[in-house]
Amino acid sequence: MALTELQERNERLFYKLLIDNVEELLPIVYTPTVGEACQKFGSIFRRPQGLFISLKDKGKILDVLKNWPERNIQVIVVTDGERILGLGDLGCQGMGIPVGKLALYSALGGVRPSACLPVTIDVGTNNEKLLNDEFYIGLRQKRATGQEYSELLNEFMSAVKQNYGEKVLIQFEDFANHNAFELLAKYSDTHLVFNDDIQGTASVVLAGLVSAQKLTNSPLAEHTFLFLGAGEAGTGIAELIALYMSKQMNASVEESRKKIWLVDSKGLIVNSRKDSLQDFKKPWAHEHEPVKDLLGAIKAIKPTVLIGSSGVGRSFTKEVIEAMSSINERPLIMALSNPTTQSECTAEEAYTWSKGRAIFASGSPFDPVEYEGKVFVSTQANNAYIFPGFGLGLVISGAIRVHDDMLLAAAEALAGQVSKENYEKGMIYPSFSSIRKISAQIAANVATKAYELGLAGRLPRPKDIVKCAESSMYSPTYRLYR
Ligand SMILES: O=C([O-])CC(=O)C(=O)O
Ligand SMILES: [Mg+2]
Repeated sequence: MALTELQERNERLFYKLLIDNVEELLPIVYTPTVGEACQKFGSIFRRPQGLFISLKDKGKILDVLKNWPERNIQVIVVTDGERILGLGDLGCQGMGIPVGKLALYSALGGVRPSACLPVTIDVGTNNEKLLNDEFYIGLRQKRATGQEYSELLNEFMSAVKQNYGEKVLIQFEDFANHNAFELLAKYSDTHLVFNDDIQGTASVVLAGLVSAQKLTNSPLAEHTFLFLGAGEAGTGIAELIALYMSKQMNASVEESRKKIWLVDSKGLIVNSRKDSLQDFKKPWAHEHEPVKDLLGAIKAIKPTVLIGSSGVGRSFTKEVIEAMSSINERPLIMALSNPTTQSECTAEEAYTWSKGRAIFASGSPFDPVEYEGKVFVSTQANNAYIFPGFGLGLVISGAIRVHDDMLLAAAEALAGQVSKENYEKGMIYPSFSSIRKISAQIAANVATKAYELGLAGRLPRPKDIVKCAESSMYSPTYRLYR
């Protein structure tokens, strides 16, 4: 709340503080505290920091957009609040997420604050507690679905393009699975759209896996992957790993998928379940007898990498970590769900139960852990490493579409920033303290890819793209007038 007040009062000072103390303040502006802020948003609400667009604005969305005081918008982060982190449906109290993500766009990625627009689409909420909460600030009705929902979203998407042109980036954030996949598929041919939960998370996890090869001493293609959770993050990551492996091995994506297994709430995803699976899960149904839980799946599949993308806190039990450790010398374990309460396990659990052998990363931050006299520093496998630099790369190249190869390019840039000192501490990501340098590298890789693919609208191509990225980054300094 104090930081929000500062952001309103003296934006430049807010960003200066955030940039200079990024490791300390990230857990407040971002996960886990932003999750708590969303839960209590109605009670702590002072001013709308973004634009609320509700069902009542139908037919007038363009006018609503024109009410926003800034004209030159480059990045929009939009949510409908249905799946805020791993906390579920928080209705329009999800606004904390677009606000927080865009603060990172400016602080970590250097996109000008005035060019960032947080949007929350209010179509109601199915959260009974909020509907009965006198401080709830949104529409008091059940969520609109089907045609009513898609018409509102369609009007929004058209109005954005009409008002800001083709080069505005629209980042979808924390939509529920069905809408997230549908919106991305529907608008990726006509708009510059990016789903952070599917694509940003995929890119950051791939970067960690590429970088972890230095610790596991085995190439990615030799690994077997098991996911707990087959939603946006799980299937998004799985698909990008398969794409990466197929390029590395000169194999088909279908062939690469066979090394990747997913467990959802009904157990291992196998062929015999195919008819009842949602479309986005179908590519992951492989031939295997049914297995009903995670522990059974670990014993059957013998994965080298275990990834938690379930939103279910503490689902990596002692038995799960021990099973991974009995199969692998260095089990690679990622507990991605946010905020900390939803993390599949804590860093302490991962290191203690694996007797110090796990390579661990998590979506939300954990303090270093001491185990048998040794200090283990885990890192955050969070899309915050990727989306600010990714967005900057799109902005500086004037890209008009997002392409999967840009996600690979971003992952490679991030993996390339992990230092020897990081590895020595057991880290598979660089530390956030150098994030602006990292973002510039990611931006440069993404922009280069945009030019290569003919998707860049800003011509001619700059000679030195890293320099171009660095020099276009917003810095919170005061102007000298004399
Ligand atoms: O916000 C974060 O920390 C990462 C993310 O996108 C999510 O958990 O939905
Ligand atoms: Mg998210």
